[in-house]
Amino acid sequence: MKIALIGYGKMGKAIERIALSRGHEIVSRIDVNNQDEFESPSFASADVAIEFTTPSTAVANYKRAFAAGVPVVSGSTGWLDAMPDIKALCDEGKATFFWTSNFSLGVNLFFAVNRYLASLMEGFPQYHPAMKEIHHIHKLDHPSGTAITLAEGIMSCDKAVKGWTEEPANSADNIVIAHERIGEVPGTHIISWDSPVDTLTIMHEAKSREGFALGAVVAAEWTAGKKGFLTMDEMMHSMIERPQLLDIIK
Ligand SMILES: NC(=O)C1=CN([C@@H]2O[C@H](COP(=O)(O)OP(=O)(O)OC[C@H]3O[C@@H](n4cnc5c(N)ncnc54)[C@H](OP(=O)(O)O)[C@@H]3O)[C@@H](O)[C@H]2O)C=CC1
Ligand SMILES: O=C(O)C1=N[C@H](C(=O)O)C[C@H](O)C1
Repeated sequence: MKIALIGYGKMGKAIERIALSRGHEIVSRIDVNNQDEFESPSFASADVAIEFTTPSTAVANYKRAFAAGVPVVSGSTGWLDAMPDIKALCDEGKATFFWTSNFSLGVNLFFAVNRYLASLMEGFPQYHPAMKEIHHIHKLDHPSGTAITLAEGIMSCDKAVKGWTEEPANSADNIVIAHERIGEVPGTHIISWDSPVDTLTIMHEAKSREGFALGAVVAAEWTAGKKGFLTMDEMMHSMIERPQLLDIIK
């Protein structure tokens, strides 16, 4: 498969290594200094572009890739206010787009565990949830995209939790998300349900960026040839329904 990389930072480089090891060809690499490449024949020849840049640049990158007719798989976070516009472009048949706040298999299992625990807790109002995410000092956004997805999962399963906030004073009906930035931590998410007598805690701790990068390449392989607005849940379900596809995530 021909892959274009938009963003050649920590994730772009990790994705390149894994894509090459899986037999793919990198036909284009776009960074801050070669933006003309979006209009090049090599970029247009890509089966899919994998985009990992910044909160302030991601949406413009998507639109330039769509204009070139190239489907986009992206993990950039911190731009979600624009999601309705991007979805509308896909629904109008003008774009193909796959985004998730976290491409790692472990985090997607953690999303399911989180929703299951929240649905149990709906029956036990003495427990109140709180979240902490810890990342490296270079991260531009907070809370992490993964923390927002986890909070949305809790809100969808426990109707007593009305929203999320970063303000500890607003904790009554909300889940408070705290963030810490420490060294080169790849990504840790901790959810605690606290009652007057005890605390239940679940945690996911990434050991490196390999899981994110592998998930992004697998998503690109799954996206090639498809159309429209594609989701991680859809990909995970199609793999569970066809277990032979799970072999590719090993
Ligand atoms: N969904 C997931 O599973 C994951 C998501 N992420 C998210 O991915 C994003 C990138 O993470 P990471 O790779 O660690 O960050 P980096 O800062 O290491 O890389 C981002 C790269 O994008 C480049 N860039 C900036 N603007 C543009 C532009 N307009 N066009 C092309 N390239 C540009 C930067 O260049 P320069 O440095 O010169 O400015 C940099 O090389 C973040 O939003 C992060 O939250 C990260 C890991 C996993
Ligand atoms: O910036 C990062 O590094 C990460 N960002 C994603 C997020 O915001 O959730 C995913 C992962 O935790 C790493």
